[in-house]
Amino acid sequence: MEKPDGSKYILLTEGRATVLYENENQVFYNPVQQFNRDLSTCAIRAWSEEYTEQKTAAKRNQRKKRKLRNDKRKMSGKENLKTQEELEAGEDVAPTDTMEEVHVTDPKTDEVNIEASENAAKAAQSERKKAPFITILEALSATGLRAIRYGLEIPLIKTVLANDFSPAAVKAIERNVVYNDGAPGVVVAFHGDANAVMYSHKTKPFHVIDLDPYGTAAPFLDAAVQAVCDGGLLLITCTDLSILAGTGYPEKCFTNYGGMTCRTEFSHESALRLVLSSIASAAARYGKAIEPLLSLSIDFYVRVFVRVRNSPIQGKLLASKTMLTYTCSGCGSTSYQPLGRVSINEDGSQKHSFAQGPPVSSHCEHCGFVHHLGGPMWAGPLHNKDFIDRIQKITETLDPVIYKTIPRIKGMLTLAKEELDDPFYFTAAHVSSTMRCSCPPMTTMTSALLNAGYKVSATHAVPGAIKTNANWGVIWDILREWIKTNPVKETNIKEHSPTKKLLERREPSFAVDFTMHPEANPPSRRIKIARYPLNPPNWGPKARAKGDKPFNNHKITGPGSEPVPDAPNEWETGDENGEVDMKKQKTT
Ligand SMILES: C[S@@+](CC[C@H](N)C(=O)[O-])C[C@H]1O[C@@H](n2cnc3c(N)ncnc32)[C@H](O)[C@@H]1O
Ligand SMILES: [Zn+2]
Repeated sequence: MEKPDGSKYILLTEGRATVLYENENQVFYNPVQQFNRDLSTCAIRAWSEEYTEQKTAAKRNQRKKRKLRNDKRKMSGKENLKTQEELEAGEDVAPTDTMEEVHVTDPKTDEVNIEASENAAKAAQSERKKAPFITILEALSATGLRAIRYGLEIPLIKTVLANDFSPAAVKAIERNVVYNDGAPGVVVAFHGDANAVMYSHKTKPFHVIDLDPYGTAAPFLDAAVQAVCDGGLLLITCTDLSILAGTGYPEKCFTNYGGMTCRTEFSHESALRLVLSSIASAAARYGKAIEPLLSLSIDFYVRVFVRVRNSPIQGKLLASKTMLTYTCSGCGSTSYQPLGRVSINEDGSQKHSFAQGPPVSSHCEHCGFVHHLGGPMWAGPLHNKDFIDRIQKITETLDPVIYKTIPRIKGMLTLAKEELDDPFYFTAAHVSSTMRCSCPPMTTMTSALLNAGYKVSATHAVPGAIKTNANWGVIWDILREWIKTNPVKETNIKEHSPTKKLLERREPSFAVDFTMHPEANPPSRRIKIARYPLNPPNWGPKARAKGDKPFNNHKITGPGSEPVPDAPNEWETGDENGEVDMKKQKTT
């Protein structure tokens, strides 16, 4: 296909979509993000399966309750009166268990024909099953590639609104929708500010909202939590890892996410927890609660998949699911404490109270150095293992020629599913360098922890790291036992150093046993999967497209095309907002 000036577009095929690409100065496209788009497609499919099942179960329950009420009313002679709840009940997902309600009667005898009823019910059922209902907003769409892929690859999609504030992007989306047969009618290009679009949908929320901005998603969270339906899915990318996981901008991290970054080796997990906490507090303000379904640190960004429910009661658990972290500036030992406490009363209700703390004194009990405060951040689980199972099943059905990143998806999901819910991780390399001793093999560390009755797992975020529910005292005890047979050169230890102090307490508080434990190797290490694949060529974030000028002179007509006069500052993001300091990124 030719451009208006006669030159040719570049054809880019990804998944089931092919887009016409002008050049990178006009509209943003980063091929490295195919992993993100492939995974997101699978995640929306998994969410949609679960959502449909839950809605169907809820409707079945509703019907049962209604039947019970009707029976009672019949007995009391008030059968024609409807309750307010019944009047307000709205249809969303077509119920899939309508068999018992479909009756075909013989007009002569007025008798119910069982066989015909069942056939009609089955037909209605499969017809209804097929009825598309999912509405998706891709709020920051660029070429529309992601939105078109959603439209073409995910069953039961009713609409995908592909929005961008750049006129060049909207033109590209419109062109690409037409180019991809099947996308028109489902994928709709829209010219608007992401927040304006979301706020205008508060009363007609989307099932799914995807935020894939340059840098931080923070400016869009308030609108997103309000514009997603009860039980809906948010897919959120943040690429500002220099802020979330680096040590250079703690104050910026606080302004963006309401929490301080951690100066530690587990900063990629704390980045995830900071983003989740920010979404959770935005949601809680509106009586909503989040459930992280999958939270991943990938290449140069984080991506979280979060279910949002309208539930003021669950929302109130936020304080007890939010924590502060105390990380020792000398040895890296970390403790954390939730901000709130919750207990369950006998009648099942929640009792909220003040947490007690701090869990540490002003100086580290292991090395005597001061603590750095991190957070507040999300303290709950990062993933829902059933959700990961669903995605894994879906990946088994996909064509690897079309979904090129399946091996990587499988590897990362296997690791994520294995992860302990306990926060954070450490590496044997880091703790042994603090002790100035040789590095014990990972399985020696994990065996010692398992033999002492603690749990261990790997993490998807960093190769070679260990998650455990053991506290840092246990970890240092294991190291102290290790150096009995792998001695430290005392002359290497500086006076007043953390190491000096760590070595002072020579005898471990428990009998450390390094015997190889059968589970010392995590299951994912025992099977053939791509656990931590090397970074792809051209790895990294891409510069923003030069055509991304909101509402420049180009005129686009239609709803939402009006310029929004007071553009928020985030449109002119400074360097620290969007650019990633590559030196500080993990290179694994
Ligand atoms: C990183 S790109 C999106 C890439 C796309 N999601 C993909 O998968 O290829 C970010 C896009 O957001 C658009 N954008 C930035 N701020 C916006 C805003 N406030 N409202 C709407 N679009 C915005 C930019 O024009 C740009 O096209
Ligand atoms: Zn310390």
